[in-house]
Amino acid sequence: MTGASAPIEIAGLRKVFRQTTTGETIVAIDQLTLRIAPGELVAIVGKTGCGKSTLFDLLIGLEHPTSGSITIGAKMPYDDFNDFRGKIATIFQQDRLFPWRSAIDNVKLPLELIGIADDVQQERAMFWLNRLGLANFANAYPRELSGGMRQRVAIARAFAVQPEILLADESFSALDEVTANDLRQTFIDLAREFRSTAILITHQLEEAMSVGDRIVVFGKSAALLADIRMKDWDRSDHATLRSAIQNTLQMNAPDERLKR
Ligand SMILES: Nc1ncnc2c1ncn2[C@@H]1O[C@H](COP(=O)(O)OP(=O)(O)OP(=O)(O)O)[C@@H](O)[C@H]1O
Repeated sequence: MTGASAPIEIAGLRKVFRQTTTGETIVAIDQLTLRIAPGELVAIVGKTGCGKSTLFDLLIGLEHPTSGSITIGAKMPYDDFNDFRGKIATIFQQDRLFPWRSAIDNVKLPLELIGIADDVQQERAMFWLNRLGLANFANAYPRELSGGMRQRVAIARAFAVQPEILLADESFSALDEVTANDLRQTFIDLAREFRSTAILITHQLEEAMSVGDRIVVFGKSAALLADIRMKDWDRSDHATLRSAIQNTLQMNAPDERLKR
């Protein structure tokens, strides 16, 4: 696997929804401009309804922007959907495994869809189940696995397509704390090892701070309230950082202490 080669360029992105029942207009994302470098690990934090999931839907090409653009290597995920097959993988809060398929068959599914040869599918799926500590559970069905194990299968499935970009939407929040910490670390280690660009949506500040390179704080309509490089903050400053982000989220305005 070569890792991500192109940055994600988000320019003046705007997404407006019209509610079918009330006719009300909702600005989910308003003029977002953001660049994410190849191989960067970014956590997005923001209050509920600030547009995080809408951004993911645009990134995976499920939605079109109202205006503005997302460009990855000169292509746009919503216009060039087929070019992004196997290049962007998502891990959701729920594992979304197919109950009638065994663990290995769940991992193979996206490989089938992108036309990978059968023997390569088998080899790659086993490699990833092994990396996630599930080699002995390849033939188990989701109902036979714990929540943490099922989420491991989902992570194996995401990495197996060798994506350039990994999107994790609250992927660890349905798990107990010990399992969540363990899986989060596994995810981060693998994303670094395979040089994927990774974006994690999280409501939990501790999770955002443990992820790595960068924390992006969204206000209402994905307003960019703060863009924090973790390397600018010593461990001894983390309590201040935590409190400044909390304040930013609460006030829906950047905290002075974040300006560096
Ligand atoms: N398909 C849709 N139709 C109408 N409104 C929508 C649609 N999708 C999202 N919205 C609205 O856009 C806004 C942003 O929603 P979004 O799901 O992106 O927020 P979020 O930050 O992911 O929230 P949460 O943290 O609760 O998942 C919300 O007000 C939501 O109700």
